[in-house]
Amino acid sequence: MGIIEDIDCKANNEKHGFNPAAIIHHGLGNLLNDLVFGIKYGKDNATWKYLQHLQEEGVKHIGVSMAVNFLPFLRHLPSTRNTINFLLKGKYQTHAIYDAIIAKERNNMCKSDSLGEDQQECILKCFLKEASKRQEARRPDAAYCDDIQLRHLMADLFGAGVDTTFTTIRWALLYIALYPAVQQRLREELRQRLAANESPSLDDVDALPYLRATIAEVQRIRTVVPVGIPHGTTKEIEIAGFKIPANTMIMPLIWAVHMNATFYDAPNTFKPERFLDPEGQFMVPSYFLPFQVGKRMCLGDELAKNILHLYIAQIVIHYDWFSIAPEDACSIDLTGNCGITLTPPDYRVVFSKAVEH
Ligand code: HEM
Repeated sequence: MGIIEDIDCKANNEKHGFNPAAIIHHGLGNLLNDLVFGIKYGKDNATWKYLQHLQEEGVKHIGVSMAVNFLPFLRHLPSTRNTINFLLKGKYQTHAIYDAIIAKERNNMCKSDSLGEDQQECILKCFLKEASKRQEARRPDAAYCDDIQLRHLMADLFGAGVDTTFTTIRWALLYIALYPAVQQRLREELRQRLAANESPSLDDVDALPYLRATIAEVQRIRTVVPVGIPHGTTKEIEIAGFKIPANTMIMPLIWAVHMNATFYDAPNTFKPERFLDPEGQFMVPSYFLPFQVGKRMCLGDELAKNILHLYIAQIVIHYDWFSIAPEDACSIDLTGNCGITLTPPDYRVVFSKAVEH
């Protein structure tokens, strides 16, 4: 069942609103599961429930690494030690689950020619195929394709791919629900292009500048990786007259750029129009950096944008209206909680359809 069917089903039973986070997490998680491992889990699958739980807890606690990076002695404090042990235990358990998935895939490869060229392949299959090609040719770079690399690659792609997109979609629904004029304009743009029960495709996105502008504005005003991912200098460099020695840790404060009034007027105001040019076309300024910049910038940026556009478009076009449940709306705090990602508070949404589409 897709996310719209799941939301519809819950909306019929809970007319006063519900938190759509679990439905979105399951949908997005399975999209990445399919891409990375070639697996789709059922909602009640115990392994899947456990992996989701680990991810939810992991992102809350991983912020500890920020403090320990700067003050390494903190790792000896009992509370920090406990958090690090929790994270390490989660890593070993995740790797044990991955090892079982890898073994099953290897077994399939031995039994059949399951890697035929015409088949749609997940990253796990591509990796195993490449590893065996390199081993057979006795290439020295076969060493880069061992199971240690594979486990970390899968964990990186799944971890970096799900949490960021999941958090951005939750912020987007919250802002769109709280700004009725934005929601109405989005729906009008979508319904001019598509029928109410039609699912948007990637071919539609170029023709939906206000959708793209709204998502960009959500990514700016609530940057989900606000302090970026730390980098290091390999040699001395100079930036704007400041000398930075070799081996210095650099924290790229994306938040500081996105909330800078020199670049964005009234930065605390939610204003999708700032990403539209005078002709109403979507435009991206060079100081918009949700995926960071340079050769180590997010490698999933295109996938992420596609997911965000399609998920949000699908929800907006399908409902005639959605708003935050009144009991939550009066107390909602948009500050967010900062772990490695900046997450929104929990909130319930009332989804409404004037007529059955
Ligand atoms: C809204 C969604 C996303 C945001 C805001 C985001 C943001 C970022 C940021 C800020 C970085 C750090 C880049 C750097 O160190 O210079 C990063 C790295 C990365 N992201 Fe994303 N990301 C998103 C979605 C995804 C998705 C969908 C995937 C893949 C499935 C992904 C995979 C990665 C990987 C593998 C890296 C490490 C790249 C490297 O170190 O070379 N991300 N992302």
